Amino acid sequence: MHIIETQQLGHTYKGNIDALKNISFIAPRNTRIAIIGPNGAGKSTLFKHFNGVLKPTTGKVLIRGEPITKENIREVRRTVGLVFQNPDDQIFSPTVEQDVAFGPTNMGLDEEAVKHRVHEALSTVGLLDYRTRVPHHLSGGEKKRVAIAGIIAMEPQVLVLDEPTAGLDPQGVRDIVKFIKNFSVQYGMTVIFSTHSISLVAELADYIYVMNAGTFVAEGTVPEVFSQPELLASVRLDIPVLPKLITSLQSQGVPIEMGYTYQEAEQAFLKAFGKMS
Ligand SMILES: Nc1ncnc2c1ncn2[C@@H]1O[C@H](COP(=O)(O)OP(=O)(O)OP(=O)(O)O)[C@@H](O)[C@H]1O
Repeated sequence: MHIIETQQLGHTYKGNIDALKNISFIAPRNTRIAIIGPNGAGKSTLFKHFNGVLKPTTGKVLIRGEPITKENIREVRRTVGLVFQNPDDQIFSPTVEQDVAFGPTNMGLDEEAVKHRVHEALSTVGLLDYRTRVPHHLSGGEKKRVAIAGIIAMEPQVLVLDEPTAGLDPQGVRDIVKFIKNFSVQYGMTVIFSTHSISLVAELADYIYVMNAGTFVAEGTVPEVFSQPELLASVRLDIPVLPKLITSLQSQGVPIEMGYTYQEAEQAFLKAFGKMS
């Protein structure tokens, strides 16, 4: 049984706006899934269905095989943690540590356990020194990190991150990338994320869904999706810069293997230029 599955999911907002049409999505356990698409493709709308923030207009959302109901919504939200695109939608406590403690406290954990979770989560996002600060006075990137900490403190089985690195500085991006990698590998958890940073997708995703105008237009592994530059361009997307450069060199007759991540590309260049066997 898949941890999240949608069957022919459709969502129509007021005003007859069809944001999702016939979406069939599967999230197996222990995978990192990227959802990419241009502005307005429907990514945030889809994410809000994963933990019952929105209700399907048509079709179904199943969490561990069960539809989301009033009775199981609390359990669903413990299983699937959603970090919204805009941290202001999520942060409401007077201090950073109270904000991060809110979820674990609500889950009924004792004070010691809550303290431990808050410490771990704030240290993961590099905000331990911000414990007593007022969240609404933080910068955009700091707020984003508080919002992420608030969800990871609940240790959900599935972490859904809507543009987790938007607005973060380069070290902030590195921290989140490291966290996403560790989170899925160490704890065997599923991470679903959207991003407009295409190089991040190559580094992090086991599987990619490409969305446009409320539907999936392609899906597959990193090589499968990024070997279709025309299709991606037709929906305002691009392939990462490293495979783009390698493709250009190949087309000029340079014998170099394809690489999608920094590490793969580095190996390909070293090999092509005789620095490695
Ligand atoms: N509350 C709402 N009421 C009406 N229309 C909405 C609402 N929220 C989103 N939409 C519309 O639904 C469509 C999908 O929006 P959504 O926010 O899911 O896209 P997205 O892929 O997350 O975009 P972005 O990359 O810009 O964040 C868009 O056309 C948007 O204008």
